[in-house]
Amino acid sequence: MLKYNVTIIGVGLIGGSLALSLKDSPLINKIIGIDTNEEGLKKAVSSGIIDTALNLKQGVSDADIIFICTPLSTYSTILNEIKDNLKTGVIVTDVGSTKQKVMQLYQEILSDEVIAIGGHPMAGSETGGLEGADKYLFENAIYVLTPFNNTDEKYIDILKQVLSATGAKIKVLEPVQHDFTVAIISHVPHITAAALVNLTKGNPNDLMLAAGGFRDTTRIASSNIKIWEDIIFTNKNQLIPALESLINILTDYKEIIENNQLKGLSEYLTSAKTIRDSIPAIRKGLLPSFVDIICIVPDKPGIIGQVGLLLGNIGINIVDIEILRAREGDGGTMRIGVPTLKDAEEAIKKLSKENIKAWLK
Ligand SMILES: NC(=O)c1ccc[n+]([C@@H]2O[C@H](COP(=O)([O-])OP(=O)(O)OC[C@H]3O[C@@H](n4cnc5c(N)ncnc54)[C@H](O)[C@@H]3O)[C@@H](O)[C@H]2O)c1
Ligand SMILES: O=C(O)C(=O)C[C@]1(C(=O)O)C=C[C@@H](O)C=C1
Repeated sequence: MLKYNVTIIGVGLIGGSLALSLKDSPLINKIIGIDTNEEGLKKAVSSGIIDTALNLKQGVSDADIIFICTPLSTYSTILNEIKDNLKTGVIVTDVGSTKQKVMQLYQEILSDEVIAIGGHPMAGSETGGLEGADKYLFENAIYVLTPFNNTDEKYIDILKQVLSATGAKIKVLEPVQHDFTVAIISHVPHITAAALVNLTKGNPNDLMLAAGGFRDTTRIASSNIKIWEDIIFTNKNQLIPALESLINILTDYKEIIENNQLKGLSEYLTSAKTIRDSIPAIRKGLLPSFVDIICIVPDKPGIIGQVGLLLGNIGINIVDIEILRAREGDGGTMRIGVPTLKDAEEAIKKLSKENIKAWLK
């Protein structure tokens, strides 16, 4: 079996997560890490996330596959620095959140002997840097690849095989289609989350009342600023029309409310609810691979283990679990994902018998 030397440039949240998910793959020979943050790089070696840390030019020279995982604004400098140190037939890919500008850089800077394939895993976190790295970050997530139209399928297949260790679902898209879509489902939501936080002006009297609604709609406003400045400016052409559409919708809402149009309001809210509810779960990859139940558990040590054991004893496998609310001294609400509807119904029966209130989500 062929084994590949992988080099990751930028061992932060995404690069570190990639290294963790690839490191035990039988297709990987070694993982070399490159980063301007020397401290972080040392930690990545000492904790076994990468095999070796090298400088940019040395680190790419023996690579079969290079993943660029740095902020988008660094790509041009990095590509210019590495272009003369690459092996013939090396695959250069990246994880950048926008794709048209990146593909343009590949075209302009790299020689024909290098196989450039754009990439973008649709998973992330507001916790940036190596501390946020997670071996399972890409599991069940969509991972977009944007090869050039004339890229030999053989190389796309190699990259797909290597990425299979991440557990992500690969989807090949045209860069323009990718950028249009992410403007709507990622970039406008990000700006909106930031705007919602801006709206509070940090007023402690308002923030004091902030609860689930505010938290759920603004989590991503805590993300890495540099990463997002780059994303926003490299997708300006797709983002501005998408923002204009959002502004028009908000203006509609304002006018509907001003004019007391209950029917108009109901239509807008119903349409949003219908669309949102039709998405089985807004989580990695939007894949409805399990059924959720909600249960209320007493606040006592070991309760999560006990629930696991109760379901385990009747042969039900928990495939996803989340604590939605924990109330000190009272109880908490948990979401538990099980493989099938039948499992969910049996789980509810079992938990109810044990006086744990549970229902289908
Ligand atoms: N954060 C997300 O949710 C997310 C999700 C998908 C894709 N992305 C994309 O992934 C890329 C990285 O984002 P991240 O969230 O992992 O950021 P990060 O800040 O966690 O990691 C970036 C790493 O690159 C290093 N770095 C910066 N400039 C460098 C340079 N010139 N040479 C070498 N190393 C350098 C930093 O020290 C850091 O370790 C971005 O292009 C972003 O668009 C981010
Ligand atoms: O879940 C998060 O924290 C993210 O911000 C992830 C998210 C997104 O879904 O918008 C953000 C940017 C990336 O390019 C891909 C995914």
